[in-house]
Amino acid sequence: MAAAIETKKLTKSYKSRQHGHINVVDHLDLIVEEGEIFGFLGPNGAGKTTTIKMLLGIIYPTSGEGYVLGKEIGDMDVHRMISYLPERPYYYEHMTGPEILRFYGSLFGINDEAKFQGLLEKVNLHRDTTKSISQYSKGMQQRIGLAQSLINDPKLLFLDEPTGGLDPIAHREIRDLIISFRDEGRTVFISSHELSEVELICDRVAIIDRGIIRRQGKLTDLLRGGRIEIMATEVAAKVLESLNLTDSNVRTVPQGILFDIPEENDVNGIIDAIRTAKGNILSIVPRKKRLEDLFVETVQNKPTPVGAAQDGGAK
Ligand SMILES: Nc1ncnc2c1ncn2[C@@H]1O[C@H](COP(=O)(O)OP(=O)(O)OP(=O)(O)O)[C@@H](O)[C@H]1O
Repeated sequence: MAAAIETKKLTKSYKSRQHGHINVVDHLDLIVEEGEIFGFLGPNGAGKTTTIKMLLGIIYPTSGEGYVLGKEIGDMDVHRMISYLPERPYYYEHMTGPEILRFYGSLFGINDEAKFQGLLEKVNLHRDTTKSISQYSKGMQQRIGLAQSLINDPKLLFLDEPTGGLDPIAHREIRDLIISFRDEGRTVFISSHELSEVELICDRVAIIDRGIIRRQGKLTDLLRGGRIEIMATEVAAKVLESLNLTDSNVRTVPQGILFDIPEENDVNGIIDAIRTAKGNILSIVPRKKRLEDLFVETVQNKPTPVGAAQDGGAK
């Protein structure tokens, strides 16, 4: 599969009064495959917006290379094939949904009422055509933003915190729309803090921290390493011995004996051994590794790399 985005040692440095030049994005090697939903994650000040601005050609890298849809970043041809929905898009509040689409359509030389109608239907705003943006809920505003971001039929969409501040129903609507973009063959690059959302929809993620990519890969690979908890009673001592488990894998709790086993271990073998010796299994609970666990373990307690940025500088 071709890469929709590829960067090689992409770096942006700013001058800081205390630290001289600091790399707020530091030798970034990023690959986003065509047709995937990619989550770009990181704590505040990690360098996400700076990276997106470089990919969009809004700011110049200090060094390194970057390619978007096969063209070098900054290439004006790319702008016709991509779109960007910022975290807080600004719309003229007096405009209605159709007026917004006509306005943004005109920026691309598109004057196609059937297309605008289709987009309003896609985001389920076709029954609210007389309402002005000031009367829209947050979820509706986000949906008109997504409709607007489709006007130029982009191959690649950049969405900054697309579900930030939305209620669970609006979350689901936006999530379904983003999945439909992938179904249409588009690539979606999402910058987000909403890890549970990202976990539900993203194919691959990168975690950036202090300008450096700490993890990058398929979610299914990155989230390997879950655990299985088996609660049992009447487990014979000889069974416990034969299982050769460490103290961290097995402990006595008020309800019985709790086995806490890495999922790659022979969980079935343990269950069989307990059952064969007439033990009583009360529950078997998979404890999947969550993206939040991975995120926290990735960004916590990392030494500050030389020359890398700290949060709190000027924007
Ligand atoms: N023009 C600038 N001059 C100096 N420093 C800057 C500038 N723009 C951004 N920075 C610094 O670069 C670092 C990364 O900022 P960036 O906005 O890319 O982070 P972010 O990951 O998008 O954060 P958030 O999640 O809070 O939006 C921060 O320390 C920020 O203060």
